[in-house]
Amino acid sequence: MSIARFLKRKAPSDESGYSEEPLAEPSAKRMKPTLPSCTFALGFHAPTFTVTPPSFSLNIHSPLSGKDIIDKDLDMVLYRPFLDSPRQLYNYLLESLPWYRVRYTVRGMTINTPRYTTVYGKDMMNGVDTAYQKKPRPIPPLLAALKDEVERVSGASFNFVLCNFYADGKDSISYHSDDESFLGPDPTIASMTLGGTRAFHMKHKTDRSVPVFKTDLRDADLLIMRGKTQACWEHSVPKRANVPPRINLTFRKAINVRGTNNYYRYNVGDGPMFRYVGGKMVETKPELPLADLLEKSAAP
Ligand SMILES: O=C(O)CCC(=O)C(=O)O
Ligand SMILES: [Fe+2]
Repeated sequence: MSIARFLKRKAPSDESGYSEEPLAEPSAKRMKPTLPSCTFALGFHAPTFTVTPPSFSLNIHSPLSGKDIIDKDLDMVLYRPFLDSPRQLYNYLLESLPWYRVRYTVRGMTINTPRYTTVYGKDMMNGVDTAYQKKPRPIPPLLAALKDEVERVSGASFNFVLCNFYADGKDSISYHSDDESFLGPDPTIASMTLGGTRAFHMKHKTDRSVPVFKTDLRDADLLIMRGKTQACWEHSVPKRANVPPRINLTFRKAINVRGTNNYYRYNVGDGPMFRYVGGKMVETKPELPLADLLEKSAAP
C-alpha cells in the first residue's frame, strides 16, 4: 500500500500510544509454532504518522521447519522461508519507518554508518524514561506481532527490534559480533530478511583453521543465532555490486539501561531522519507532514 493512499485517511482519535521526539540518537529452545498461519491486525503507530495503518495478513510458512547450521562454537537455525507473502510487509516497513543515517565519533574519528537504521524497544530494567539519554520508543504493534512469532519459534524472549535498510550494494555491515555485555551471556539474536538477497559471511574469532561460513540471506528468511555464536564468531553483510534493496530486522534482549542507550545512540543518533517516499529516501523532520514529503520527493 502506498503512502499516497494512506494520506487520504484520517487518524483515529485513539492513536495516542506513540509519538516520536526528535531524538538526538540468548541457548534457545526450539518450539513448534502453535499457530502455523496467523493473521495480524497491523496497528502501527509510526511516529508522526497520522494515518490509519493498513490491515494485511502475515502468514507464517507452514509447515515451518528449520535447518540447523552447526560448526565449531556455531549454533544457528535457518527458517527458509519464515513468512509467506512478505512483500507487503517489506513495502510497509520501508515506507512507514523513520530511518536514520547515523554518524558518530570514536577516538576522534567520524564514522558514517553505511546503511539506514532505526530501533524500537527498552531494556528489561524498564526504567523511567528520564533515566535514558534518549527516550526509548515502544515497539510498534506490527513489529511486536512479528516479535511474538519469532519468540514462539526460537523459545527466546526479546525486547528490542533493530532495523537495517541496505538501499544498495554499497550499504553493508562490517564484521562484528553482537556480544555486548548488556545482552547477557550467550545471547540469542534472531535476524529476519525482507526484500533482496544479500551475502552473509561469518568467521571464527580465534581459530583461523575454521573455514569462513558463507551463505546468502533471502526474502522472508529467519536466521536464529544462539549459544556461543556471538561469543566466538563475527558476521557481516559485505558490499556488493548491483544488489536489490533489503531490510533486516534483528530481535534482541537488552538487560540494562546501557543497552538501551547504546542502541538509540547507534541506530537513531543525532542527525536527520529519512523517510522512503515515492521510491527514494528523503531527508525530513518528524514534524513534517507527509504531503510536504511527497512534494519534496517529486522534486528533481
Ligand atoms: O543485515 C544483516 O543480516 C545483519 C545485521 C546485523 O548483523 C546487525 O544489525 O547487527
Ligand atoms: Fe549483527
